[in-house]
Amino acid sequence: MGFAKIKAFVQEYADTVAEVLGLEVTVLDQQGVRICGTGAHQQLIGKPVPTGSFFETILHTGQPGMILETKKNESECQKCQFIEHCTELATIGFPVFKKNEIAGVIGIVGFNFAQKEAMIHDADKLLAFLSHMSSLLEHKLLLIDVLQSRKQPSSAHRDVGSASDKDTCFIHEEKRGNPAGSRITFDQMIGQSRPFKEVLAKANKIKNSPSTVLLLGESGTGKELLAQAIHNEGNRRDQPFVVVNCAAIPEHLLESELFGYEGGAYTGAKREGRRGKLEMAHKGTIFLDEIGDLPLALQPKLLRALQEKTVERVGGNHSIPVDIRVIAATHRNLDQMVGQGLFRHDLYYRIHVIPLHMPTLHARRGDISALIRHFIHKYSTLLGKEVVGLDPDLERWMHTYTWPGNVRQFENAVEYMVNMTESVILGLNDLPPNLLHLSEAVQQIEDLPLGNVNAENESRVDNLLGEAISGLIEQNKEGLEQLLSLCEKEILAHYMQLPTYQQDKGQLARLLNVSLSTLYRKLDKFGL
Ligand SMILES: Nc1ncnc2c1ncn2[C@@H]1O[C@H](COP(=O)(O)OP(=O)(O)OP(=O)(O)O)[C@@H](O)[C@H]1O
Repeated sequence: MGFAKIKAFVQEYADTVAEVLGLEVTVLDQQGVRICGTGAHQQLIGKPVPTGSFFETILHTGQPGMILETKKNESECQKCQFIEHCTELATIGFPVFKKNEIAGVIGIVGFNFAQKEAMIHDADKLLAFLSHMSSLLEHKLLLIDVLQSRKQPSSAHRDVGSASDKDTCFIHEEKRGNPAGSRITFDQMIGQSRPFKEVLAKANKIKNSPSTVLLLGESGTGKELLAQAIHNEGNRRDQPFVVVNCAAIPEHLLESELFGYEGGAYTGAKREGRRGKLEMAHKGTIFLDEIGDLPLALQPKLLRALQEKTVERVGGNHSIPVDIRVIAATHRNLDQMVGQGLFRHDLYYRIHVIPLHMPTLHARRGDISALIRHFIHKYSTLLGKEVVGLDPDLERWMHTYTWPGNVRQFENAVEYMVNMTESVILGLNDLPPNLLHLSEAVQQIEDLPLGNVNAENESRVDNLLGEAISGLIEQNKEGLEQLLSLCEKEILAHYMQLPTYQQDKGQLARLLNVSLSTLYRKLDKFGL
């Protein structure tokens, strides 16, 4: 798969990384043969990893993973032939892909207690770091292929064009995608970060339980996806999964939507009546999305249905037994709503049995690389485009942006870029205009050819600033004060990237026409 040709580069890279991290680094090829290694692994270069080892599993599954506790207790280690002689105390491994195929594994290993402690402490950061290293190796492998095919003009090759000489991160075909129509499972939910895996582990524990689950978390964090996965993984998987969005249905229709109605219950009703969503979910799962938006007037009726496991249709006078599992979700603070009298406390306690908190995208930055790959693949396949990756500037930007709309906003941004790009590699220029930060806009304005002031450039400057300001307005939640503060932060962040001003704050204070103490105060305020 080409690792043989970049052996020297990989070893040098591993040595540097190992020195900086104070941990050992190793890389295996597709056959599980050690291509490079630092520390104790140096002597094992050229040899295959033991049968049944953790890294061999990663080669087979294509899933990253970590073992941070005493290895002999870990089930992953039980299969390993080398278990009795192993001196590794902690291991994190990440697959290396070449387009859609596994090309190897890159791993970080700790052999002493200090290294193990450091790995436990920084596990998520190390996983994110390995994901970058994996992208870099993939890039190198692809680059070797491109260069080789250029040497042999007769062989067909894909032109990666101007991006090929830049340090570009390519994607591989996502192995765990969610093909249209397929039933989402835990395995198809993208993410290996600790907070995300903790939620999945809890969800896995309760997948067969009849108890009510309450999914909490900001909008766009994947609550509905998780609800579907719990249902599909649980023992009700062959029964219906019925969704009711309590915020999307007008209040006067919600009652009949949930409970159904008897024939002739009201003008316009069907003669034979209709089952409600709770009845439709019989033997399966009802997903009550945005439960915090359920009108107060309907709350006692839902509580009764949940407690008595029966529903009474609108206009009806008898109870219909239902066997349903309830998963509810909300982005609202239900606790606070109960305190304010906006949500009934009895219903709250009835649904707050197994709360699961979905982390924000900001809290699971380690998953960003995997999500980028997943969505680029999803949309390039869907749109029939040949987008293969993104450049390092955009990748860095995607990691630092705060993503107030979480995975939904992230996914929409990638979808926009794949639609709009004319290149095979996405770059900062492809970002949706409303996401362009002021600092990037300033950078792009500075990159415009100086001394070439013409109408085209002027209108480009106007557009860039306009787009940047709309982006800031979109983030603004608290009015002009916060908006101005965001602008101030962006401007300072821009100047603080420049070495001249990093080294000479006095010069920056003069440029911005503020006192040095004001500048320091503001830098401190924004954590710059
Ligand atoms: N872990 C994930 N892996 C892949 N896609 C994800 C993941 N989490 C969320 N998504 C995608 O992000 C989008 C938003 O997810 P979802 O609708 O489940 O969020 P939500 O929390 O229910 O949002 P809301 O509260 O606004 O209803 C969907 O397109 C979903 O497929």
